[in-house]
Amino acid sequence: MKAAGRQKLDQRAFLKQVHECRDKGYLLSFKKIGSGAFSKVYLAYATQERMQHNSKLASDLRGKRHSMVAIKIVSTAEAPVEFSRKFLPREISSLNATYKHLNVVQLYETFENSRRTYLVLELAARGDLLEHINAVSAHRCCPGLEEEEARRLLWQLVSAVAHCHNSGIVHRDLKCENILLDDRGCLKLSDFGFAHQSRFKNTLLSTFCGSMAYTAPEILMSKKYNGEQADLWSLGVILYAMVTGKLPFKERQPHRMLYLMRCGPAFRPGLSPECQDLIRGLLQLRPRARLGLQQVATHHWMLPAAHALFCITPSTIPEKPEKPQLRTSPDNVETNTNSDPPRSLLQLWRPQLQGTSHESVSGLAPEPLGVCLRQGADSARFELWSMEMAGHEVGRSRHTPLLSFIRSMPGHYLVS
Ligand SMILES: Nc1ncnc2c1ncn2[C@@H]1O[C@H](COP(=O)(O)OP(=O)(O)OP(=O)(O)O)[C@@H](O)[C@H]1O
Repeated sequence: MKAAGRQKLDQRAFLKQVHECRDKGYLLSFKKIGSGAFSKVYLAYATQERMQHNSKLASDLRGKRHSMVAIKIVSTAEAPVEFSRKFLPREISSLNATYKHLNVVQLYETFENSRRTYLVLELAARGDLLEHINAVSAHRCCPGLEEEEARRLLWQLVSAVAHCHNSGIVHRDLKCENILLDDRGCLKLSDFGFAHQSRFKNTLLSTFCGSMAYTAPEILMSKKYNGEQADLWSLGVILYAMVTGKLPFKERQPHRMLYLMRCGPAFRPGLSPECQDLIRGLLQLRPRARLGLQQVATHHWMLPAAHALFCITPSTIPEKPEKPQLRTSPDNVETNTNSDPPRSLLQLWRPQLQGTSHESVSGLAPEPLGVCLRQGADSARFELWSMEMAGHEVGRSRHTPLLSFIRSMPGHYLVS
């Protein structure tokens, strides 16, 4: 078909999609923000009318102070039957199961017709982690992110993955390209097309999936594998990529990859020994020898990460901050418009935290009622449902590292 003819067809198809979205209460823009094998992702706007009918969408967008969403349009008519019958339903049901976590991309709703399925997703406007690592590396003229930033992102990623695992979902395709960032620099785990859902923690899987550079050795060896342990390997690869700007093992042939994996990762000079230790702890050939998520979160490299509970990047902190104020009057407290707030890492780990005496965890939460952090005139507001959720009694007067950290942040104030 001639190019002009194809262009006309594409335009007609796009206009159809615009109408189909409009009928459901969304205004589709021309801005394409991504594409997959059988899908295209567009920026779109939710109408007031739609928000009145979807309380989760309305409360999320109210918090974000905009009406933008990402609409992923999957051409089910063009995709193989297996994709439409297996992978797409899997992606949708995993997103439904992992709903309501700050670091997992939110699926607000879906609609479909005989040709297409539409997924209305939370917008992650700052692209993916790979693009971010490349942009920062170019800016710094040095490959990789600062350890401080990598730590903040890893903390959020660990929180998201822990939430998935606790919801019975293993992701199986954790990689930098599937980790998105929103306009506040908050990490959003996405692309659950290979996810597997099971009620049983120790289910062994056999399907080869994921991308070779991030795939655990047991999968490369075609062994039956535990999905959670395979995800932990991928976390090690992602951390390595963040702090070095490179992949730890890169080969096309699985047997060569396995050889490199057996030799272990090589580190650049200057990388802290703690970070190297954490990466080695994740990149263990024996799946059972790998650090668990809780061990990752309490690893000494992660210790200065208290602030990472909040998705704030240095760039979101105003240069000329408003005078910090300590607010105590409940009348001045902005109420949480979201009736069901995102779950924090500590809330997520509530069962594990009960009775723990580990300093890195018990030292995090300063106030029994949690901390509400607001950022000057900006809309950002983050909530830590911490010790109370974890069942700990912490005196109000105790100044823990987190509290001091928050107080030291310009333009922020606390309400408890
Ligand atoms: N919620 C979102 N916000 C912003 N961009 C997004 C969002 N979801 C997806 N994208 C962009 O669209 C691209 C394709 O989306 P996604 O990875 O979900 O599709 P896919 O069909 O699963 O892709 P693939 O075939 O590569 O696995 C992503 O790489 C990302 O750049």
